[in-house]
Amino acid sequence: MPLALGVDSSTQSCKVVVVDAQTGAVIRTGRASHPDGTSVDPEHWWRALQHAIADAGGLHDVAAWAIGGQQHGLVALDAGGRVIRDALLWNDTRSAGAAADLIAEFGADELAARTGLVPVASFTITKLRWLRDAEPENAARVAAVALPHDWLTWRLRGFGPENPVLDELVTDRSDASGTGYWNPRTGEYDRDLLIAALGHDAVLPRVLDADASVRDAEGRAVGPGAGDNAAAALGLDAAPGDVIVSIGTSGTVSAVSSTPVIDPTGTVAGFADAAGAFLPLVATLNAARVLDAIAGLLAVSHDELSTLALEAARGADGLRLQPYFEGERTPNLPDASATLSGLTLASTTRPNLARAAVEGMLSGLSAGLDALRAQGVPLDRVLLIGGGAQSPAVRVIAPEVFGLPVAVPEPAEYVALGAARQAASLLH
Ligand SMILES: Nc1ncnc2c1ncn2[C@@H]1O[C@H](COP(=O)(O)OP(=O)(O)O)[C@@H](O)[C@H]1O
Ligand SMILES: O=C(CO)[C@@H](O)[C@H](O)COP(=O)(O)O
Repeated sequence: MPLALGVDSSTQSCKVVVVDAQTGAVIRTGRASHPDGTSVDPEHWWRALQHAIADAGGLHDVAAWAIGGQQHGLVALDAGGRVIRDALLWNDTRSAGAAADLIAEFGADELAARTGLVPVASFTITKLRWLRDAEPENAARVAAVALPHDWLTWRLRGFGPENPVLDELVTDRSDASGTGYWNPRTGEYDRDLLIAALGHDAVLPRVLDADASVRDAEGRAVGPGAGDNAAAALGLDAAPGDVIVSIGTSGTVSAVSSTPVIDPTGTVAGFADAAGAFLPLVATLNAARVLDAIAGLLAVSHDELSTLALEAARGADGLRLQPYFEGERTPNLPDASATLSGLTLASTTRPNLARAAVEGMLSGLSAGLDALRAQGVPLDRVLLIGGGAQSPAVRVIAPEVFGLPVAVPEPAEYVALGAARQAASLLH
């Protein structure tokens, strides 16, 4: 029975699944936590990956592996393969001004046409421009630019400061499409944009086709991996009409499309998927952590928060939470903060606050559904995944807010499963 291993190196943690490569049955699992913060030393992810793999019984009997991970984070490497500074994550908004500068220089329409994206602070290109302007000495040292899953793949294959072969960095279409300097229509990097952002050229990971592979130091087959949203689509085997709503640290709304989606308003990101097609996606910065924050405020567990929310009536008697705790990406309001409105003596109850948190968080995702629909993406039903989907209140309230049937697949690590499925396909 050959085994395949898949990884989800996500914002809050690293999850590993080991599956039977023939049947897909999960044989072993492991996990480890990541530190908080929007700027993180990638060494933490590397240690968490090693812990999570050990927790899942190790690699000794594994024949193939692949890594899925949080998208967009900037891992800047020097010529010796050393990480130059803490990685700036997808939810770090310090590069909002750099996004505005790039739009002013090139125009939103041109950037959307060349890359499928209109820059917001999340995308890698804006982090490079921020680095050039805010830390020119660090920018000058950049010899290669990787993303979290690219860098972890490189490390686990046996590369790093001790063996710094930068040309061995590899990635896949889905994660390349989140950089802001890759063209989903041609499948090529747009080096002029990279240079405009960073100030000079650099090594970029080779973009492997979905069925291509490389090897690790022990000769195992290694898949190209994927951004976490594309890996989830693989793990769920989403069909046309399915729209995936993930409630993790980020809230995402995405669907597999056979054609690229180009939205010059920037609401829908025109990503590629991990199987040769496309993955139009809308992302919010405020999702599961909205529930974490309000549960903390009310000093209740997630289960108790859910019970409270279901005690309140639909609409929470007019109490509304606009949950922009971390600023927001869609709509593009990087400096916003959360607001609670509709407070009266009658509406200010614990159940109403719990309900307003769930409804406010889901409303942001509902706007994402509208944006995909406006791009002509067929939406028949929602597949609800991510940590927040474990909340019974979220499951009950989501169909009301979305106006669509909502299916909640059996709780599982769909990103890691998608990566494992990619790895398993290398053995067939
Ligand atoms: N039962 C639950 N109800 C609501 N939120 C939950 C529940 N269980 C976990 N979460 C939240 O889900 C988030 C983790 O989800 P996950 O999809 O793993 O995130 P990420 O992929 O961004 O690391 C955490 O913020 C956690 O508090
Ligand atoms: O920025 C995006 C998608 O564009 C996020 O979806 C990240 O990929 C992080 O995902 P999680 O760790 O929250 O699942």
